[in-house]
Amino acid sequence: MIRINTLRLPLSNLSSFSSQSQKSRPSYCTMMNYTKAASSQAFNNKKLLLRQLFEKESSTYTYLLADVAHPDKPALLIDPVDKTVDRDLSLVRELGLKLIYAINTHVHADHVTGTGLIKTKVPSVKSIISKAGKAKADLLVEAGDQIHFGDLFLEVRATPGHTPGCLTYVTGDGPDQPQPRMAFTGDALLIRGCGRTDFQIFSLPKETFIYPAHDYRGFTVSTVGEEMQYNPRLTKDEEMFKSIMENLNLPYPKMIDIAVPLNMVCGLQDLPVKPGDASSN
Ligand SMILES: N[C@@H](CCC(=O)N[C@@H](CSS)C(=O)NCC(=O)O)C(=O)O
Ligand SMILES: [Fe+2]
Repeated sequence: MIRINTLRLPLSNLSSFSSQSQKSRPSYCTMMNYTKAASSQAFNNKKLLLRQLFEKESSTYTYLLADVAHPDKPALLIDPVDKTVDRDLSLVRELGLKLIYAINTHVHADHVTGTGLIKTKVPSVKSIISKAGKAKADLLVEAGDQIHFGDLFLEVRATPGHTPGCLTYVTGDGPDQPQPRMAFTGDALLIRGCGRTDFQIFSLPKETFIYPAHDYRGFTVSTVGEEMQYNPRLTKDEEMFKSIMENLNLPYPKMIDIAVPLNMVCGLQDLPVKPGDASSN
């Protein structure tokens, strides 16, 4: 069981999340929270800093989140790419944040994760990935876990389908957490598309923002409601969905033979072993 800043919650019914707290919350915006992606949406939270970063070769989004109301400004990165680690760490420094977690939504096939490289540059950072993915990381999480940074947290949802260990990280539900909620969906749900998806993300409130790991057409953010209505794959019945997914005709990912073995070990071939350190990376 993960205990470092992480609290296990038994969630037997993943569809039981309520949007109760949203109804009683005032609506206000702050420039502190301005991001390209969120600028056209209501974004009523004073604590969360969110930046959506892009790696163009693999069309991957990396997300930087921080609790900027907390004195330490603790931060985390979701799906960092090895090629853009220096850019991401510069931004963390410029914003005066303390990076504590480097997180993957799944074992990527199209790029090498930056989590291992980040740990060589900022050794206090802990890497996180799904227990079900069978990859190495400092902390292995599963559905119901919470990843805390300052007074904010991400809830872990299992969204297998694209890979067996795919996770979606959802901002916490509660009076002090950002509203509407945001779901960082990895490749399980893309905007108007999907990797190889399940349907658990759609049990979230319709106004929940969707932040995927990739976009191939220039979209940056969507909502659960929009995808339920307009996603051309997930609005079909099961037979049609299967037929669409079997006929995508996507090329074999260029990086897959390099990326997958490396991503099983945080993106590093030979991890530096520190004395007294058992196996973590
Ligand atoms: N051409 C790219 C790989 C593109 C690809 O296969 N994307 C994956 C997500 S990355 S594992 C996917 O599921 N795409 C769904 C879609 O509809 O595009 C490469 O060679 O790397
Ligand atoms: Fe993927």
